[in-house]
Amino acid sequence: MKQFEVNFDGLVGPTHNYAGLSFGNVASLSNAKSNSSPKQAAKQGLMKMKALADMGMQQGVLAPQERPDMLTLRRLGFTGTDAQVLEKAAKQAPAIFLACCSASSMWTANAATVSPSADTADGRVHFTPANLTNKFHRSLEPDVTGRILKATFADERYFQHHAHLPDNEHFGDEGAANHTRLCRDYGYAGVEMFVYGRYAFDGSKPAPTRYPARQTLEACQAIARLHGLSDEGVVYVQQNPDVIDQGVFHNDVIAVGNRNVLFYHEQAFYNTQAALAEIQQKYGDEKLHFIQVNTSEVSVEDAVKTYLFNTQIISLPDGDMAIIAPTECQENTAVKRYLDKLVTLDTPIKQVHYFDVKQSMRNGGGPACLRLRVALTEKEVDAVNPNTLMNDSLFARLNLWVDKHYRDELSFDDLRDPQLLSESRSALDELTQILKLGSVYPFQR
Ligand SMILES: NCCC[C@H](NC(=O)CCC(=O)O)C(=O)O
Repeated sequence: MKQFEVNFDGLVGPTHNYAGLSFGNVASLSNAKSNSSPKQAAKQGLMKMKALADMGMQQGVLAPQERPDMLTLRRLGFTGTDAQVLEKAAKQAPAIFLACCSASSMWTANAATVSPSADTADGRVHFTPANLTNKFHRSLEPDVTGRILKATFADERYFQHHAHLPDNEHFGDEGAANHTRLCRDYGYAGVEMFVYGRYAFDGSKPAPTRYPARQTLEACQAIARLHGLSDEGVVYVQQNPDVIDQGVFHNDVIAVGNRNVLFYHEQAFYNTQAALAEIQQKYGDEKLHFIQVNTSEVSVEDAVKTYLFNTQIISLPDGDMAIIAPTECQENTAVKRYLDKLVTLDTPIKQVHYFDVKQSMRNGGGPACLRLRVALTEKEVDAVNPNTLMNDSLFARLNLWVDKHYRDELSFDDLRDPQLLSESRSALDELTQILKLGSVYPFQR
Protein backbone atom coordinates (compact mmCIF):
# COMPACT_ATOMS: atom_id res chain seq x y z
CA MET A 1 0.00 0.00 0.00
CA LYS A 2 1.25 3.47 -0.84
CA GLN A 3 1.66 6.00 1.96
CA PHE A 4 2.29 9.70 1.89
CA GLU A 5 2.95 12.73 3.95
CA VAL A 6 0.55 15.36 2.69
CA ASN A 7 1.37 18.93 3.58
CA PHE A 8 -1.70 21.11 4.08
CA ASP A 9 -0.57 24.71 3.78
CA GLY A 10 -2.58 27.58 5.16
CA LEU A 11 -3.75 30.02 2.56
CA VAL A 12 -2.89 33.55 3.69
CA GLY A 13 -6.04 35.52 4.40
CA PRO A 14 -7.05 38.85 2.81
CA THR A 15 -6.25 40.83 5.99
CA HIS A 16 -2.67 39.63 6.51
CA ASN A 17 -0.99 42.30 8.64
CA TYR A 18 1.80 43.03 11.10
CA ALA A 19 0.43 43.97 14.49
CA GLY A 20 3.19 42.94 16.89
CA LEU A 21 0.91 40.57 18.76
CA SER A 22 3.27 37.77 19.72
CA PHE A 23 5.43 38.58 22.72
CA GLY A 24 8.32 36.10 22.63
CA ASN A 25 8.29 35.99 18.81
CA VAL A 26 11.09 38.34 17.79
CA ALA A 27 10.00 38.92 14.17
CA SER A 28 6.41 39.71 15.13
CA LEU A 29 7.51 42.34 17.61
CA SER A 30 10.13 43.94 15.38
CA ASN A 31 7.84 44.35 12.36
CA ALA A 32 4.86 45.65 14.30
CA LYS A 33 2.77 48.21 12.42
CA SER A 34 4.69 48.00 9.16
CA ASN A 35 2.59 47.72 6.02
CA SER A 36 1.87 44.26 4.67
CA SER A 37 0.97 42.88 1.27
CA PRO A 38 -1.81 40.31 1.57
CA LYS A 39 -1.67 39.63 -2.18
CA GLN A 40 2.06 38.98 -2.21
CA ALA A 41 1.81 36.90 0.96
CA ALA A 42 -0.90 34.68 -0.50
CA LYS A 43 1.05 34.27 -3.74
CA GLN A 44 4.29 33.40 -1.96
CA GLY A 45 2.39 30.68 -0.13
CA LEU A 46 0.76 29.38 -3.29
CA MET A 47 4.14 29.26 -5.07
CA LYS A 48 5.54 27.06 -2.34
CA MET A 49 2.53 24.74 -2.48
CA LYS A 50 2.75 24.47 -6.25
CA ALA A 51 6.50 23.85 -6.20
CA LEU A 52 6.05 20.94 -3.78
CA ALA A 53 3.23 19.50 -5.87
CA ASP A 54 5.54 19.78 -8.91
CA MET A 55 8.23 17.84 -7.01
CA GLY A 56 5.76 14.95 -6.89
CA MET A 57 4.53 15.61 -3.37
CA GLN A 58 0.91 15.41 -2.28
CA GLN A 59 -0.04 18.94 -1.31
CA GLY A 60 -3.23 20.33 0.19
CA VAL A 61 -4.58 23.71 1.14
CA LEU A 62 -6.46 24.83 4.25
CA ALA A 63 -8.74 27.84 4.14
CA PRO A 64 -7.98 30.94 6.24
CA GLN A 65 -10.34 32.49 8.78
CA GLU A 66 -12.52 35.56 8.73
CA ARG A 67 -10.77 38.63 10.13
CA PRO A 68 -11.62 41.06 11.60
CA ASP A 69 -13.34 38.52 13.83
CA MET A 70 -16.75 40.17 14.07
CA LEU A 71 -18.21 37.43 16.24
CA THR A 72 -15.55 37.99 18.90
CA LEU A 73 -15.87 41.79 18.73
CA ARG A 74 -19.60 41.42 19.35
CA ARG A 75 -18.96 38.95 22.17
CA LEU A 76 -16.77 41.64 23.70
CA GLY A 77 -19.62 44.10 23.74
CA PHE A 78 -19.21 46.15 20.57
CA THR A 79 -22.65 46.66 19.05
CA GLY A 80 -24.43 48.15 16.07
CA THR A 81 -23.93 47.58 12.37
CA ASP A 82 -20.70 45.91 11.26
CA ALA A 83 -19.30 49.33 10.36
CA GLN A 84 -20.15 50.67 13.82
CA VAL A 85 -18.59 47.64 15.53
CA LEU A 86 -15.36 48.18 13.59
CA GLU A 87 -15.33 51.90 14.28
CA LYS A 88 -16.02 51.56 18.01
CA ALA A 89 -13.58 48.73 18.58
CA ALA A 90 -10.77 50.45 16.66
CA LYS A 91 -11.31 53.66 18.60
CA GLN A 92 -12.12 52.40 22.11
CA ALA A 93 -9.89 49.35 22.28
CA PRO A 94 -7.30 49.48 19.48
CA ALA A 95 -5.15 46.67 20.90
CA ILE A 96 -8.10 44.29 21.19
CA PHE A 97 -9.28 45.32 17.76
CA LEU A 98 -5.89 44.53 16.21
CA ALA A 99 -5.80 41.13 17.88
CA CYS A 100 -9.18 40.41 16.29
CA CYS A 101 -7.72 41.28 12.88
CA SER A 102 -4.79 38.88 12.71
CA ALA A 103 -4.59 36.50 9.76
CA SER A 104 -2.59 34.15 11.98
CA SER A 105 -4.58 31.06 10.93
CA MET A 106 -2.20 31.00 7.92
CA TRP A 107 0.32 29.14 10.14
CA THR A 108 -1.33 25.76 9.99
CA ALA A 109 1.48 24.05 11.90
CA ASN A 110 -0.48 25.54 14.81
CA ALA A 111 -3.88 24.44 13.53
CA ALA A 112 -3.89 21.01 15.13
CA THR A 113 -1.97 17.96 16.21
CA VAL A 114 -2.44 15.03 13.86
CA SER A 115 -1.72 11.37 14.58
CA PRO A 116 -1.66 9.05 11.58
CA SER A 117 -3.74 5.87 11.57
CA ALA A 118 -0.67 3.66 12.00
CA ASP A 119 -0.13 5.11 15.48
CA THR A 120 -3.68 5.21 16.87
CA ALA A 121 -5.62 2.54 18.77
CA ASP A 122 -8.64 2.65 16.46
CA GLY A 123 -6.68 2.84 13.21
CA ARG A 124 -8.09 6.22 12.22
CA VAL A 125 -6.28 9.51 11.66
CA HIS A 126 -6.88 11.71 14.72
CA PHE A 127 -7.06 15.51 14.74
CA THR A 128 -7.15 17.86 17.73
CA PRO A 129 -7.26 21.58 16.93
CA ALA A 130 -4.80 23.58 19.02
CA ASN A 131 -6.37 25.89 21.62
CA LEU A 132 -3.53 28.44 21.28
CA THR A 133 -4.40 29.92 24.67
CA ASN A 134 -1.14 31.81 25.16
CA LYS A 135 -1.99 34.55 22.67
CA PHE A 136 -5.43 36.10 22.62
CA HIS A 137 -5.38 36.64 18.86
CA ARG A 138 -4.58 32.98 18.26
CA SER A 139 -7.04 31.66 20.83
CA LEU A 140 -9.78 32.83 18.45
CA GLU A 141 -8.87 30.15 15.91
CA PRO A 142 -9.77 26.64 17.17
CA ASP A 143 -13.55 26.52 16.53
CA VAL A 144 -13.33 27.52 12.89
CA THR A 145 -10.14 25.48 12.48
CA GLY A 146 -12.09 22.44 13.69
CA ARG A 147 -14.80 23.09 11.10
CA ILE A 148 -12.30 23.56 8.28
CA LEU A 149 -10.54 20.33 9.25
CA LYS A 150 -13.86 18.46 9.35
CA ALA A 151 -14.78 19.81 5.93
CA THR A 152 -11.38 18.74 4.58
CA PHE A 153 -11.23 15.34 6.28
CA ALA A 154 -14.91 14.48 6.40
CA ASP A 155 -15.05 10.71 6.08
CA GLU A 156 -15.64 9.28 9.57
CA ARG A 157 -14.44 5.86 8.51
CA TYR A 158 -10.93 7.28 8.32
CA PHE A 159 -10.86 10.53 10.27
CA GLN A 160 -11.59 11.23 13.93
CA HIS A 161 -11.91 14.83 15.11
CA HIS A 162 -11.61 15.90 18.76
CA ALA A 163 -12.57 19.16 20.41
CA HIS A 164 -9.66 21.44 21.32
CA LEU A 165 -8.36 21.10 24.89
CA PRO A 166 -9.90 23.24 27.67
CA ASP A 167 -9.19 26.92 27.02
CA ASN A 168 -6.80 27.55 29.83
CA GLU A 169 -3.05 28.12 30.06
CA HIS A 170 -2.71 24.87 31.99
CA PHE A 171 -3.53 23.07 28.77
CA GLY A 172 -1.80 25.50 26.43
CA ASP A 173 -1.48 23.63 23.15
CA GLU A 174 0.20 24.93 20.00
CA GLY A 175 -0.48 21.94 17.77
CA ALA A 176 1.97 20.36 15.38
CA ALA A 177 4.59 23.09 15.89
CA ASN A 178 5.58 21.20 19.03
CA HIS A 179 5.06 17.73 17.64
CA THR A 180 7.08 15.70 15.19
CA ARG A 181 7.05 12.07 14.20
CA LEU A 182 9.81 9.63 13.40
CA CYS A 183 8.97 6.52 11.39
CA ARG A 184 10.40 4.07 8.86
CA ASP A 185 7.78 5.07 6.37
CA TYR A 186 4.66 7.19 6.83
CA GLY A 187 2.30 4.21 6.98
CA TYR A 188 4.23 2.38 9.72
CA ALA A 189 3.76 2.99 13.44
CA GLY A 190 6.23 5.64 14.51
CA VAL A 191 7.44 7.54 17.53
CA GLU A 192 5.51 10.74 18.16
CA MET A 193 7.69 13.30 19.83
CA PHE A 194 5.84 15.92 21.86
CA VAL A 195 7.88 18.92 22.96
CA TYR A 196 6.65 21.06 25.85
CA GLY A 197 7.92 24.29 27.36
CA ARG A 198 6.74 23.89 30.93
CA TYR A 199 4.85 21.85 33.52
CA ALA A 200 1.44 23.37 34.26
CA PHE A 201 0.90 21.68 37.60
CA ASP A 202 4.42 21.73 39.03
CA GLY A 203 6.00 25.13 39.56
CA SER A 204 9.24 23.64 40.86
CA LYS A 205 10.25 22.42 37.38
CA PRO A 206 12.44 24.44 34.99
CA ALA A 207 10.68 27.07 32.90
CA PRO A 208 11.70 30.14 30.89
CA THR A 209 11.83 33.46 32.74
CA ARG A 210 11.71 36.08 30.00
CA TYR A 211 9.30 34.78 27.39
CA PRO A 212 6.28 32.51 27.78
CA ALA A 213 6.36 28.76 27.30
CA ARG A 214 3.25 28.26 25.23
CA GLN A 215 2.97 24.46 25.38
CA THR A 216 2.52 22.42 28.55
CA LEU A 217 3.42 18.81 29.24
CA GLU A 218 -0.13 18.20 30.44
CA ALA A 219 -1.51 19.34 27.08
CA CYS A 220 0.82 16.92 25.27
CA GLN A 221 -0.28 14.04 27.48
CA ALA A 222 -3.95 14.85 26.94
CA ILE A 223 -3.48 14.79 23.16
CA ALA A 224 -1.69 11.44 23.33
CA ARG A 225 -4.60 10.01 25.38
CA LEU A 226 -7.24 11.43 23.05
CA HIS A 227 -5.48 10.03 19.99
CA GLY A 228 -5.11 6.58 21.53
CA LEU A 229 -1.32 6.51 21.24
CA SER A 230 0.59 3.77 23.03
CA ASP A 231 3.23 4.68 25.61
CA GLU A 232 5.73 2.81 23.45
CA GLY A 233 5.04 5.20 20.59
CA VAL A 234 5.34 8.49 22.46
CA VAL A 235 8.23 10.53 23.85
CA TYR A 236 7.77 13.78 25.79
CA VAL A 237 10.72 16.13 25.62
CA GLN A 238 11.17 19.41 27.41
CA GLN A 239 12.30 22.36 25.34
CA ASN A 240 15.35 24.13 26.70
CA PRO A 241 13.93 27.11 28.66
CA ASP A 242 16.98 29.17 27.70
CA VAL A 243 16.17 29.00 23.99
CA ILE A 244 12.55 29.97 24.61
CA ASP A 245 14.04 33.04 26.29
CA GLN A 246 16.06 33.66 23.11
CA GLY A 247 12.96 33.76 20.90
CA VAL A 248 12.29 30.08 20.19
CA PHE A 249 8.58 30.32 20.90
CA HIS A 250 7.75 26.99 19.23
CA ASN A 251 9.90 23.88 19.01
CA ASP A 252 9.69 24.00 15.21
CA VAL A 253 11.94 27.07 15.33
CA ILE A 254 14.79 24.87 16.61
CA ALA A 255 14.09 21.27 15.50
CA VAL A 256 12.35 19.32 12.75
CA GLY A 257 11.98 15.62 12.03
CA ASN A 258 11.07 13.48 9.04
CA ARG A 259 10.99 9.69 8.85
CA ASN A 260 14.37 8.53 10.25
CA VAL A 261 15.89 12.01 10.59
CA LEU A 262 15.81 14.42 13.51
CA PHE A 263 17.46 17.73 12.67
CA TYR A 264 17.96 19.97 15.71
CA HIS A 265 20.13 22.56 17.34
CA GLU A 266 22.51 21.56 20.11
CA GLN A 267 20.61 23.79 22.55
CA ALA A 268 17.08 22.79 21.51
CA PHE A 269 16.18 20.44 24.36
CA TYR A 270 16.52 20.48 28.11
CA ASN A 271 17.93 17.02 28.55
CA THR A 272 19.09 16.08 25.07
CA GLN A 273 20.93 12.81 25.65
CA ALA A 274 18.09 11.22 27.63
CA ALA A 275 15.54 12.37 25.06
CA LEU A 276 17.50 11.00 22.10
CA ALA A 277 18.13 7.70 23.87
CA GLU A 278 14.43 7.23 24.57
CA ILE A 279 13.50 8.11 21.00
CA GLN A 280 16.04 5.62 19.63
CA GLN A 281 14.95 2.91 22.05
CA LYS A 282 11.26 3.32 21.14
CA TYR A 283 12.05 3.58 17.44
CA GLY A 284 13.74 0.18 17.45
CA ASP A 285 16.95 -1.34 16.15
CA GLU A 286 17.44 0.66 13.00
CA LYS A 287 19.65 3.69 13.70
CA LEU A 288 18.06 7.10 13.44
CA HIS A 289 19.96 10.01 11.91
CA PHE A 290 20.29 12.54 14.68
CA ILE A 291 21.64 15.60 12.89
CA GLN A 292 22.79 18.02 15.55
CA VAL A 293 23.84 21.54 14.62
CA ASN A 294 26.29 22.96 17.11
CA THR A 295 26.34 26.51 18.40
CA SER A 296 29.83 26.90 16.95
CA GLU A 297 28.37 26.30 13.47
CA VAL A 298 25.09 28.22 13.80
CA SER A 299 24.16 30.34 16.81
CA VAL A 300 20.66 30.24 18.30
CA GLU A 301 20.35 33.86 17.21
CA ASP A 302 21.07 32.95 13.57
CA ALA A 303 18.70 29.99 13.80
CA VAL A 304 15.92 32.32 14.99
CA LYS A 305 16.76 34.96 12.37
CA THR A 306 16.94 32.59 9.41
CA TYR A 307 14.57 29.81 10.51
CA LEU A 308 17.10 27.12 9.60
CA PHE A 309 14.99 24.62 11.57
CA ASN A 310 11.63 25.94 10.44
CA THR A 311 12.40 24.22 7.21
CA GLN A 312 10.40 21.35 5.84
CA ILE A 313 12.27 18.10 5.39
CA ILE A 314 10.40 16.18 2.74
CA SER A 315 10.92 12.73 1.25
CA LEU A 316 10.92 13.02 -2.52
CA PRO A 317 9.37 10.26 -4.62
CA ASP A 318 12.87 8.87 -5.41
CA GLY A 319 13.56 8.43 -1.67
CA ASP A 320 16.02 11.28 -1.16
CA MET A 321 15.13 13.98 1.33
CA ALA A 322 15.07 17.67 0.49
CA ILE A 323 15.03 20.70 2.74
CA ILE A 324 12.56 23.47 1.92
CA ALA A 325 14.16 26.57 3.37
CA PRO A 326 13.32 30.27 3.42
CA THR A 327 15.63 32.54 1.38
CA GLU A 328 16.77 34.06 4.70
CA CYS A 329 18.89 30.88 5.10
CA GLN A 330 20.59 31.54 1.78
CA GLU A 331 21.39 35.12 2.76
CA ASN A 332 23.13 34.24 6.05
CA THR A 333 26.75 33.16 5.62
CA ALA A 334 26.95 30.69 8.50
CA VAL A 335 23.61 29.07 7.72
CA LYS A 336 24.27 28.84 3.98
CA ARG A 337 27.66 27.31 4.68
CA TYR A 338 26.04 24.79 6.99
CA LEU A 339 23.37 23.79 4.48
CA ASP A 340 25.94 23.49 1.67
CA LYS A 341 27.88 21.10 3.88
CA LEU A 342 24.82 19.18 5.10
CA VAL A 343 23.92 17.86 1.65
CA THR A 344 27.41 16.36 1.28
CA LEU A 345 27.22 14.41 4.56
CA ASP A 346 26.13 10.83 5.00
CA THR A 347 22.48 11.59 5.76
CA PRO A 348 19.31 11.14 3.66
CA ILE A 349 19.14 14.93 3.06
CA LYS A 350 20.52 15.55 -0.43
CA GLN A 351 18.96 18.79 -1.65
CA VAL A 352 18.03 22.24 -0.42
CA HIS A 353 15.38 24.39 -2.13
CA TYR A 354 14.99 28.03 -1.14
CA PHE A 355 11.64 29.84 -1.16
CA ASP A 356 10.73 33.46 -0.67
CA VAL A 357 8.11 33.51 2.09
CA LYS A 358 9.20 36.88 3.45
CA GLN A 359 5.66 38.15 4.05
CA SER A 360 5.16 35.30 6.49
CA MET A 361 8.69 35.41 7.91
CA ARG A 362 8.14 39.01 8.99
CA ASN A 363 5.58 37.69 11.46
CA GLY A 364 7.80 34.80 12.56
CA GLY A 365 6.32 32.12 10.29
CA GLY A 366 8.66 30.08 8.08
CA PRO A 367 7.99 27.31 5.55
CA ALA A 368 7.28 24.76 8.29
CA CYS A 369 4.86 27.08 10.13
CA LEU A 370 2.84 27.36 6.96
CA ARG A 371 2.06 23.66 6.75
CA LEU A 372 0.24 20.95 8.66
CA ARG A 373 1.63 17.49 8.00
CA VAL A 374 -0.89 14.70 7.60
CA ALA A 375 0.54 11.25 6.97
CA LEU A 376 -2.01 9.26 4.99
CA THR A 377 -2.35 5.93 3.24
CA GLU A 378 -3.53 5.90 -0.35
CA LYS A 379 -7.09 5.05 0.76
CA GLU A 380 -7.09 7.92 3.21
CA VAL A 381 -5.85 10.34 0.55
CA ASP A 382 -8.78 9.20 -1.60
CA ALA A 383 -11.11 10.06 1.31
CA VAL A 384 -9.81 13.66 1.61
CA ASN A 385 -11.99 16.42 0.14
CA PRO A 386 -10.45 16.34 -3.38
CA ASN A 387 -11.09 20.05 -3.95
CA THR A 388 -8.44 20.92 -1.36
CA LEU A 389 -5.62 19.05 -3.10
CA MET A 390 -3.18 21.14 -5.11
CA ASN A 391 -2.87 20.67 -8.86
CA ASP A 392 -2.40 22.92 -11.89
CA SER A 393 -6.01 23.89 -12.08
CA LEU A 394 -6.48 24.65 -8.36
CA PHE A 395 -3.26 26.68 -8.45
CA ALA A 396 -4.51 28.74 -11.39
CA ARG A 397 -7.94 29.16 -9.83
CA LEU A 398 -6.58 30.31 -6.47
CA ASN A 399 -4.21 32.78 -8.11
CA LEU A 400 -7.12 34.33 -10.01
CA TRP A 401 -9.13 34.38 -6.80
CA VAL A 402 -6.31 36.23 -4.99
CA ASP A 403 -5.97 38.70 -7.87
CA LYS A 404 -9.67 39.39 -7.73
CA HIS A 405 -10.07 39.88 -3.98
CA TYR A 406 -6.77 40.76 -2.27
CA ARG A 407 -5.23 44.17 -1.76
CA ASP A 408 -1.63 44.86 -2.76
CA GLU A 409 -0.95 46.74 0.42
CA LEU A 410 -2.57 46.98 3.80
CA SER A 411 -1.82 49.48 6.53
CA PHE A 412 -2.84 49.45 10.11
CA ASP A 413 -5.61 52.00 9.43
CA ASP A 414 -7.15 49.97 6.61
CA LEU A 415 -8.22 47.27 9.04
CA ARG A 416 -11.16 49.30 10.33
CA ASP A 417 -12.45 49.92 6.80
CA PRO A 418 -15.89 48.25 6.45
CA GLN A 419 -15.12 47.86 2.75
CA LEU A 420 -12.22 45.54 3.67
CA LEU A 421 -14.60 43.42 5.73
CA SER A 422 -16.98 43.05 2.84
CA GLU A 423 -14.12 42.31 0.40
CA SER A 424 -12.86 39.61 2.76
CA ARG A 425 -16.27 38.07 3.16
CA SER A 426 -16.86 37.87 -0.58
CA ALA A 427 -13.41 36.34 -0.96
CA LEU A 428 -14.00 33.70 1.70
CA ASP A 429 -17.49 32.96 0.50
CA GLU A 430 -16.14 32.25 -2.96
CA LEU A 431 -13.29 30.21 -1.50
CA THR A 432 -15.68 27.89 0.33
CA GLN A 433 -17.27 27.23 -3.05
CA ILE A 434 -13.93 26.58 -4.76
CA LEU A 435 -12.81 24.19 -2.02
CA LYS A 436 -16.36 22.89 -1.43
CA LEU A 437 -16.15 23.34 2.33
CA GLY A 438 -19.76 24.25 3.05
CA SER A 439 -20.56 27.04 5.51
CA VAL A 440 -17.58 27.07 7.85
CA TYR A 441 -17.50 30.78 8.67
CA PRO A 442 -19.68 32.51 11.28
CA PHE A 443 -20.90 35.03 8.66
CA GLN A 444 -22.23 32.15 6.55
CA ARG A 445 -24.16 30.51 9.37
N1 LIG B 1 4.26 29.14 13.73
C1 LIG B 1 4.48 30.53 13.52
C2 LIG B 1 3.47 31.34 14.22
C3 LIG B 1 3.72 32.80 14.13
C4 LIG B 1 2.67 33.59 14.86
N2 LIG B 1 2.84 35.01 14.63
C5 LIG B 1 1.89 35.88 14.93
O1 LIG B 1 0.82 35.53 15.38
C6 LIG B 1 2.20 37.35 14.71
C7 LIG B 1 0.99 38.18 14.45
C8 LIG B 1 1.28 39.65 14.49
O2 LIG B 1 2.13 40.09 15.25
O3 LIG B 1 0.65 40.39 13.71
C9 LIG B 1 2.72 33.28 16.35
O4 LIG B 1 3.52 33.91 17.05
O5 LIG B 1 1.99 32.39 16.80
